Amino acid sequence: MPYSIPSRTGLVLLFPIVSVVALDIVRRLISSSRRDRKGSPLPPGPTPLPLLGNVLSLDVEEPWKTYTAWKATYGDVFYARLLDQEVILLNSQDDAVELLEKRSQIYSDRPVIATIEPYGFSFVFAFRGYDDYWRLGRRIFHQTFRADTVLAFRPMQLRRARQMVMNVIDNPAQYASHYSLFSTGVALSAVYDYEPNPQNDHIVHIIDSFIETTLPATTPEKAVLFKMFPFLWRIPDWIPGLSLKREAKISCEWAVKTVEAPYQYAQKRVEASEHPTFSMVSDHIARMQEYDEPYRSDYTSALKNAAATAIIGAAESTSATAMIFTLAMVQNPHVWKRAQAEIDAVLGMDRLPDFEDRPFLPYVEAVLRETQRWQPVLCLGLPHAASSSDIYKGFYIPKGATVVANVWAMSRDEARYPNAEQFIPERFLTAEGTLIDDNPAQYVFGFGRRMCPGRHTGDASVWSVISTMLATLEFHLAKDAEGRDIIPNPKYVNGVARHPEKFPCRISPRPHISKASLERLLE
Ligand code: HEM
Repeated sequence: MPYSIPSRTGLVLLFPIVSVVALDIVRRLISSSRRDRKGSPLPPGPTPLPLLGNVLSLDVEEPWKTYTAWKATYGDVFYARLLDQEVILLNSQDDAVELLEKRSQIYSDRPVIATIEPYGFSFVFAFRGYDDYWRLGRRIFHQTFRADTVLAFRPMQLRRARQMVMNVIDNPAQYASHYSLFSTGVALSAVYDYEPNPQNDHIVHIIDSFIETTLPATTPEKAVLFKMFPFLWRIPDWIPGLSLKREAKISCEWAVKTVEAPYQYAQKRVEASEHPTFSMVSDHIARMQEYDEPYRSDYTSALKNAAATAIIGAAESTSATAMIFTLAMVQNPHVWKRAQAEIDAVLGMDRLPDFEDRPFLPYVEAVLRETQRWQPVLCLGLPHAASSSDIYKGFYIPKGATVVANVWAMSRDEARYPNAEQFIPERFLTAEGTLIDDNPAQYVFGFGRRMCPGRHTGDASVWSVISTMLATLEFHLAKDAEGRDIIPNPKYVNGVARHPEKFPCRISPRPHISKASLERLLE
């Protein structure tokens, strides 16, 4: 998750109050050091500064890189302190499975993020503690998005992927917008049976506005600031740099619209049709008919929130992966050429990939795995929290510690992935070209009871996009005014999902593909 430092104005204003709060931190640290550790030491870790802990040593933009560098010194399981927050880093898949899955009764909580509630984010069950509210949201979610149910979405996902390719052929310069429309469109169809307009869609506008207003406000450093200095909420709005109440109010207004507007649309659509198209909302409106009030009202409220959570969870996840895939293809043309040879050999050139073809396209599968490994979209997953103290490998894990699976470190394990910085799909294949057991899906979707519940539909979206693009498009370097190649080296953006900024490239249809031939293939 992104970390950045608070503004200079904010720091100056905070200075007089820091000393008071510092005493509180000291008190908490002393009490934490006195806790019963059952004779076990904390895991090793970098030496913390008084009060600040290790916060100044972190790369604020890409903390996963600092944590991965620290792994070389402190090992797979280490301890860091960020101000008063104790953090346990799990840098190997085995340790993440041991704690987050095998001891999931202890490690399924989330740390308290002080900005979530004031900014209207509390409807998102992904940030809730391990409580009944989370359980109900997760159950509603699971009933629609479990492995067998999401098969119903596949035709829609393929149709949208093919439409996306047509949009790319029509207007390649806007490729990033076409990816976003695909990502949001699939989520809105699956959750609300809603078909967004390609431009100026009012529901998309509401969701984007909520994410844009809230995301910068819910960065971890702001959350830590508010957790430690709750009286910041009482500082008047007119003080420059601290217009928090106003910011939070606007965010809450967008949150209400995000929950209500698409739900009202879906509800009306269900009421107007005898056989509504399957979606998360239509499915649960049918299910709730068997319940009486007041349970039905509770169910409706939980459904609205779980539906909006699905939209936030799905936002950007596929479009970010498509951006990463495009960058990898532009930088490695031999990869898309080999994938196209496989697709042509298995399917011929007069049809597009379908899910039945998936087992017969191992190289395409290896490209998908390498895309997920090479640049994970959530480098630190989402943080878990320990709801009671524990002993692991002889080390003491304090109650309340934030427990983070460092996906970046797992993807950079040189013993498992030699030349890990390189994009090499072949690492997932045997010499005979069959897939090996190693699949990054085992760690990029998280662990245990909090593992991504949208992973089956997310995986199908990503496969639809990658296989359809490989079957129909070529990916070339852009040229500058003198005709020289432009080698892309984009910065990465940490939004809901991490992805490269839009970069110059030339995406064009393969010689046998045109908009007209695609339209024929879609008939
Ligand atoms: C395709 C790319 C995706 C990736 C890489 C991804 C990854 C993740 C990860 C790492 C977590 C945290 C897991 C943990 O705490 O251990 C998560 C949670 C979650 N994801 Fe995804 N996700 C993807 C797509 C989706 C989609 C399409 C949806 C919705 C349909 C979704 C909905 C959620 C929700 C609701 C949670 C919170 C679960 C909870 O707290 O119980 N995700 N995801």
